[in-house]
Amino acid sequence: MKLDLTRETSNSGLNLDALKDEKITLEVENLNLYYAQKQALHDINLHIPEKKVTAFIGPSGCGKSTLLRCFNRMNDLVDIARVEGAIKLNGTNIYGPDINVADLRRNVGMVFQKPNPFPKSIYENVAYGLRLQGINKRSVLDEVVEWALKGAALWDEVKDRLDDNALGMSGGQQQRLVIARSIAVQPEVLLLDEPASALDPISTLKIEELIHDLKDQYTIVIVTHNMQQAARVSDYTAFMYMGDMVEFDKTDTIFTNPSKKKTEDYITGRYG
Ligand SMILES: Nc1ncnc2c1ncn2[C@@H]1O[C@H](COP(=O)(O)OP(=O)(O)OP(=O)(O)O)[C@@H](O)[C@H]1O
Repeated sequence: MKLDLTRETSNSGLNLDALKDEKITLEVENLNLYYAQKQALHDINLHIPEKKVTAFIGPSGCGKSTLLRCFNRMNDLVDIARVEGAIKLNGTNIYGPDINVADLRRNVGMVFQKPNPFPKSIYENVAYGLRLQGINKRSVLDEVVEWALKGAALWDEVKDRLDDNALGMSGGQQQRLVIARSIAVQPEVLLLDEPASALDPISTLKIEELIHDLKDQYTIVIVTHNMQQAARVSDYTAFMYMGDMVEFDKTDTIFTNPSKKKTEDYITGRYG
């Protein structure tokens, strides 16, 4: 059995047919990313549909997290990272000159592998983004905190201890708290970078159920190492390999009838 190790063409990720019934929220156009001299993303073209879950899968180091971080310009924080090309959010290039990156990051929230609550109360973690916007009225904060915690499927577990320090929560609760903190400022897009990989199986299941519920309101992009998880939670899947976008399609198609040999090799476990 010979593995296909050739490079992809630049528009492998564009599968307009698969997306013909969807509204598109994010459009990646000819995106290249370099860490110093090393190119980590090669001419990526990809559309992300609105209010659906899109999963990025592929072997370690193929560029999944790097691409995810481009959607809210987290790579700006890496001195040696340089981006070429465009990413349009509702038609506006987020790498354009007039973009306010703080506003972008409020609108495109991000949750990381390791839960990162602030060393503050549960309430203040969720209220944090609102306070940053100058919203301090208690009745407004109370309402949003309750709404966001309910949205993150955490309210019933914490409603009687909102003043407790968030660091005393379990890992799974902390991750749902971080999701509540993200949705409290009402983003359009949620980026999830392996959100369950540090969690036990029950907490993982809760996060997966939560992702399913959240997609009614948010466009979700998730990076996962776990192919079963991608198959369970996502509507669309993008397979990456060595910085290339190899194939994008409906998740069912990627896992049952991929069109590229490289994708098939990966999902059948021939490399990874
Ligand atoms: N801050 C950085 N500085 C330099 N190189 C980096 C940096 N972050 C990532 N890279 C490199 O870019 C490539 C893609 O990494 P990335 O973390 O995006 O891959 P990944 O598919 O998310 O991997 P994993 O599944 O292991 O998290 C790798 O070769 C990695 O070493």
